[in-house]
Amino acid sequence: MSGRHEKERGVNVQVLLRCRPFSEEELRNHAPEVVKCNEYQREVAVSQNIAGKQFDRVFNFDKVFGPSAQQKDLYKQAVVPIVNEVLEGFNCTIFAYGQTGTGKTYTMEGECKRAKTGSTGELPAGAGVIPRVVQQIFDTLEGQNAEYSVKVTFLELYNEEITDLLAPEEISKVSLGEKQKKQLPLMEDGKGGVLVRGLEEEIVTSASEIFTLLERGSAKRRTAETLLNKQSSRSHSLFTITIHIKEATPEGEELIKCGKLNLVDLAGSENISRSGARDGRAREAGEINKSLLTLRRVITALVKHFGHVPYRDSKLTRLLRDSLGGRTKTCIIVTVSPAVHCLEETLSTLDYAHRAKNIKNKPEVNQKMMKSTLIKDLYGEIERLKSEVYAAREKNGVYIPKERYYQEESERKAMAEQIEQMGVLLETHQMQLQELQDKYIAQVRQCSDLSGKLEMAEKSLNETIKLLANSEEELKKCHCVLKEKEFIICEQKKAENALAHHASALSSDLEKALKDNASLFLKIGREDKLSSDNRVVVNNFQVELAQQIGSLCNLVASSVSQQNEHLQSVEKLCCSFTDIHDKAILEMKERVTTTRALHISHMEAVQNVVRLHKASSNAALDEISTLASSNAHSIEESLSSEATKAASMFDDLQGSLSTQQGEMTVL
Ligand SMILES: Nc1ncnc2c1ncn2[C@@H]1O[C@H](COP(=O)(O)OP(=O)(O)OP(=O)(O)O)[C@@H](O)[C@H]1O
Repeated sequence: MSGRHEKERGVNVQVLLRCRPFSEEELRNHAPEVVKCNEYQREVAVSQNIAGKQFDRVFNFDKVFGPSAQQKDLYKQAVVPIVNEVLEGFNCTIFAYGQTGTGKTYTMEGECKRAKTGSTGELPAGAGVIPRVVQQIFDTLEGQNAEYSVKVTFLELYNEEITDLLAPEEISKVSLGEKQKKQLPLMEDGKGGVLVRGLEEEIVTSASEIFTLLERGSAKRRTAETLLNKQSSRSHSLFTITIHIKEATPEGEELIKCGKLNLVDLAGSENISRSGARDGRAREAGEINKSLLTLRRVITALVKHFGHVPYRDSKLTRLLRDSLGGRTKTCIIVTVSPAVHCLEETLSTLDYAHRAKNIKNKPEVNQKMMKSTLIKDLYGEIERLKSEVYAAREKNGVYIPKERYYQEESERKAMAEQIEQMGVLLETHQMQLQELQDKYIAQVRQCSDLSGKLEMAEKSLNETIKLLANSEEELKKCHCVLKEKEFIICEQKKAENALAHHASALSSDLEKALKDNASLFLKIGREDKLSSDNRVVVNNFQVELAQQIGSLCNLVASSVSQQNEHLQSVEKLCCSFTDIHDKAILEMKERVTTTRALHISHMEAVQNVVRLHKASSNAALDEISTLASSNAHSIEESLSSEATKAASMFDDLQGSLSTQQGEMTVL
């Protein structure tokens, strides 16, 4: 992106994430890993266990460095381009932000304090950003064969007090004798920036010189043992490298290009209880938190485009003002721990860091100065310093008694503070004014909006009046319709009442019918029962009748057989009777014949006797003939009576048989 383009549109603050490896203690305790880095996707996933369920929160950053990332990897990928921009004349800031013990100091300074450059001039693998920056700067400048000057400052911000970490030992001793380090005031530079009054600027000519200074300064930083870090930095540190490079224009004019790099190592962002800080340390943690809280508020205000950004609420944000929303190119290295016990802080850190990605800076390359102007400025500075030294040595300056000097000094300090306060007040007033102006503009806009709305409202009112007249007519029509409907409803009600009456009569009829039905059903039930009883009786009767018919049939059969037997016997009897009769007739005939023969003989005898006994024999003959006729007559009578008896018996039998046959056919 071209510098002009960047200036117009702004450049987002670059945010990198670095997750440190497990410490030996964490490995010993088998601490679970909750942070997973995906360097290629440039995302980091944090696992949370909520109510027994695993949830992953994923954050995206400009670059992500996992636990295995080496110092040189981070440097090459993230810092080399920034240093090149500083050498191009930009102001850049790199700051490390994260919880205590997550590797801010390791990332910024690394482990080169103890292990300096090797014999080949190479840095050790553990060297952090600052020594590598220094190395790159000198390597580049020397490689370019350019004329340059490099100045460094190193300050510490502790409990809202600024101290110089590069101040010469003697001064420090004097100050420590006063039981405190020399505090340096923070002042407005009149160009919209701030400057730390009295901060030593060390001019360095080689990388090794800077390493010595860095080592000296780092040793002075306040560290203490906390639960989370054995050697925890309890202060914020700001290491600044300013580079002036001489350039020649085609016209042969000499220009001075100026670039500045701020390297900030913040104190831990954890809360007091978790840091394990107590008593004095608790206050210290409170102060650290105060400045970090302000930093967070500044980030929020910048991201949400609030009218007021609270830079002035802490010295840290005043120092970093140009790096947050200003003309400096900024890179934040966020450090986190992979362990579960830091989860809460890790999430909070990631939230803020992720938010900080949206801060836009408008980087501007520093204006190149004419060498002659710079030399003039430097001469002026030398002259001022010389006269100060001369006045101090020769006492030919403004010489005043010590007490008065101290009094004036304290008055001056009070006035400086007052000025500072007034500056703050002025700024807040200006802000208030700005807010009021904004409000006024908003009100004017609101007014014009309202008048527009009023016109619209009037128009809509006229339309509404028309609508109202139409509505009234419609209302009248509606009233008529309503009356009609009321009449219909009244009639309907009457009809409904009549229907209800009818319905009640019908319901009583229905009840009666129901009762009748019930009794009918009872009757039907009874009849059913009766018919079933009858059926049973008929069945029984049928059975009995069948039995009786059977028995009758048997009886008939037996009587028929009896009759047959009887007939047979009668037949036999008749036969025997006719036989007897025939025999008797034959006997009678024989008798008659015999009798006749006898009679004849008798007759002959009688005739003889008759002749002999004619007179007497005639009479005896008469008697015998009468006897014979009476005998014949009685035989005929008995035969006819027997025949009649047999015929009547036969008729009786035939009659009884025909009646029985008739009965049987009836059945
Ligand atoms: N990426 C890393 N690789 C190896 N060791 C690391 C890494 N990051 C941190 N450490 C180790 O972790 C410990 C704590 O690191 P460091 O002191 O840098 O943390 P810090 O964030 O600066 O803490 P504080 O805010 O308390 O100063 C150190 O022993 C350091 O060597």
